[in-house]
Amino acid sequence: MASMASPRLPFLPAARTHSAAATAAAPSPSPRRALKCSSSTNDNSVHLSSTSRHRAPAADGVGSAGLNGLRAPPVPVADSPPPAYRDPQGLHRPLTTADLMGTNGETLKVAYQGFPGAYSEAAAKKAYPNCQTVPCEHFDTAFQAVENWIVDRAVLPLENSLGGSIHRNYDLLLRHDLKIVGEVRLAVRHCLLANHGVDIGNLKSVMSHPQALAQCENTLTELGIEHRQAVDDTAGAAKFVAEEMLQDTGAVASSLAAELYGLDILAENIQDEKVNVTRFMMLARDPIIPRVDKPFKTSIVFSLEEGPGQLFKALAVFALREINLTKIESRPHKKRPLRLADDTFSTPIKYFDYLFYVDLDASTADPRTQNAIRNLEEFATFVRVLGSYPTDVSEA
Ligand SMILES: O=C(O)C(=O)C[C@]1(C(=O)O)C=C[C@@H](O)C=C1
Repeated sequence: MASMASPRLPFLPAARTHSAAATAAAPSPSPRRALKCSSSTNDNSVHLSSTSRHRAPAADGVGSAGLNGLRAPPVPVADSPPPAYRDPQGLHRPLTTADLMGTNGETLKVAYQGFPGAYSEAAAKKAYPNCQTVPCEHFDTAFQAVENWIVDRAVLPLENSLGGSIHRNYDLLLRHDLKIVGEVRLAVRHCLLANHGVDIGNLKSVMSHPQALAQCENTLTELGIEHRQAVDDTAGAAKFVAEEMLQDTGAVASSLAAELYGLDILAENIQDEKVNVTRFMMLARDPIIPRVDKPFKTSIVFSLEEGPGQLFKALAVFALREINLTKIESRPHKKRPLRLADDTFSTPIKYFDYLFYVDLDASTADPRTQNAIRNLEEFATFVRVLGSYPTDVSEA
């Protein structure tokens, strides 16, 4: 049932060296540098917890979230109030002009993973025109940046029409307590970039994000480039090729990355299929108010008991109410990876246990969705609503 996607390739040491060279300066992250995770011991890194009101992230989303994803309220701390409409105890405080300024995205700070020129930055700007984009070293850094009030939103990739799902972000959705407040689809048109004077024939190797390499696999082979190097993001690959003045290595990245890092475009539209779309999620600390007067999606995650027909039964709660499903993805239940099967045989059998991520073509403001989720909760071992948000109906 669940969609199958090619796994992300392991990063090569080159990527690590490269990323380490581009750490951020605290306390105010420059949009040209990538934020690093708070777990880093590097003195140059932005220690997210020390620069802002810290709400400790759960050690693991499933375990600490409890049944149905309920969490304990954040612990109140006695420093200046956070720049949002609720105080830490959940009590309302008066709305200020500053609160209103973010509504069109003008003053919003939006985190994305990668360096300037990454597709994720373009997606962040499509989602929140005029926002201030904040590059982050890893997906996890972007989650933490929102949780710790360093930024207002994060825009992160979830799936690509050629490469499949970005599993890491599905897993992080459970580990963190952010809400999906929107989605944005972006047409991804890859270019082959190299330093001035380098021809395609000189290229022995190409560097890029694993998804981008996967999306261009056939074309790169046809161009005679055999070796691939996976790095953290496409723009980072372009930056590295330019900074190191590599003569035998190109980068797969956007035309904007070519412009930003001074590389030549040797070939355009090199993805294996003309239509190449990545779907990104927009993340915030608080959910938006769901509506029924325009197309909405709802993303949920659940786990089930072992046994015949369990998944069928789970999906039936939506089918019986004529709720369309637009996506289903299964991921290993990391907190409970194995479970014992029913004692039918003398030798105990252990099965993998899964979490199912499902997107519904409906809003949680719709009573059908509310009833379906209530019905699911009657027999599922865990259910959490990740967000209910407007469907992106724009051109990709
Ligand atoms: O490396 C980038 O430029 C990204 O924004 C990341 C990413 C991804 O994770 O899928 C985003 C869009 C493309 O599909 C390729 C790479």
